[in-house]
Amino acid sequence: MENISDVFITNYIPTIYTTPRTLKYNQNGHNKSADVFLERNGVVIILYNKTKDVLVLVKQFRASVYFQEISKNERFGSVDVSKCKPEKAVTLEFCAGLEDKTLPTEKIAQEEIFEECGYQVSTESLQKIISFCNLSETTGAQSTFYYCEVTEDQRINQGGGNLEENENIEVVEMKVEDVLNYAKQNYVYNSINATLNEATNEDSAHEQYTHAEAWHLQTL
Ligand SMILES: Nc1ncnc2c1ncn2[C@@H]1O[C@H](COP(=O)(O)OP(=O)(O)O[C@H]2O[C@H](CO)[C@@H](O)[C@H](O)[C@H]2O)[C@@H](O)[C@H]1O
Repeated sequence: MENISDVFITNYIPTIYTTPRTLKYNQNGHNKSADVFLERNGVVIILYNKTKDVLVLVKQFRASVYFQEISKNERFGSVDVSKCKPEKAVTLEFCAGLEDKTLPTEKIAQEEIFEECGYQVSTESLQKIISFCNLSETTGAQSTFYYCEVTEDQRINQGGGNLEENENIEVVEMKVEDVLNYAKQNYVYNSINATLNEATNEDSAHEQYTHAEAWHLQTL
C-alpha cells in the first residue's frame, strides 16, 4: 500500500484544503493574536457489518503522520524513506471524509461510505451521534459522527477510495472486541484510539461524542 517515494518538504503551498491566517484581537484591553488554520468540516462514520459482526475500518498512508515521524531537524527538503519508513504513517481509522460539496452531511457520509468501503446505504440508515467543533486553537472545523449498520448484500464493490483523487485505501474488518483492545494500546495512530482515550478527560467537550462512540462500540 505504501509504495511512497520522492518525499520532499517545502514551505506551505496554498490549496483549496486549508487557509492559514493570523487573527488579531483585543481581550480585556490586551492585544492578542492567534495562528488559525482553517480546514473544511468533516464526517466520520462508525460502520458496522451485521452479517459478519465486524466493524469496517480504513487503512491509509497519512502524510501529516509521516511528517511527525521525521526527525525535527530533517523536516525540510528531501526525505530519506529508507531512514524514515512510510509504513509508520499508515493509520487505522473509521471511514471519514471532508465536506467538500454543498450537500447535507448525511449525503456526504453516504458518499464516503460508498467511496471508501463500497457499501450502498440510505441516508435514513445513518444515525447521528454528535457534531462538535474540533477543540483546537488552530482549527475550528466541525466534525459530525454517525453510526451506520450494513449487511453484506449492501456491499457493491471493494471500496478503496476515490480513484480520481488517487486515494489509496485498504478496507479492514475487525471484531468490536479487537477494535476496543487495539484502541486501548498506549499509543497508536488512529482516530479510534484518540476518540476513546478522550472519554477519560472529564473536562473535554469531546466527552459527549466519545462516550457515545464508545457506547456504540461496546454495545454492538
Ligand atoms: N490537507 C490536504 N492536502 C492535500 N490534499 C488534501 C488535503 N485534505 C484532503 N485532501 C484531498 O482531498 C481528498 C479528500 O479526502 P476525503 O474527503 O476522503 O477525506 P479523508 O479520508 O482524507 O479524511 C478527511 O476528513 C476526515 C473527517 O473530517 C478527517 O478526520 C481527516 O483528517 C481528513 O483528511 C484526499 O484524498 C486528498 O486528495
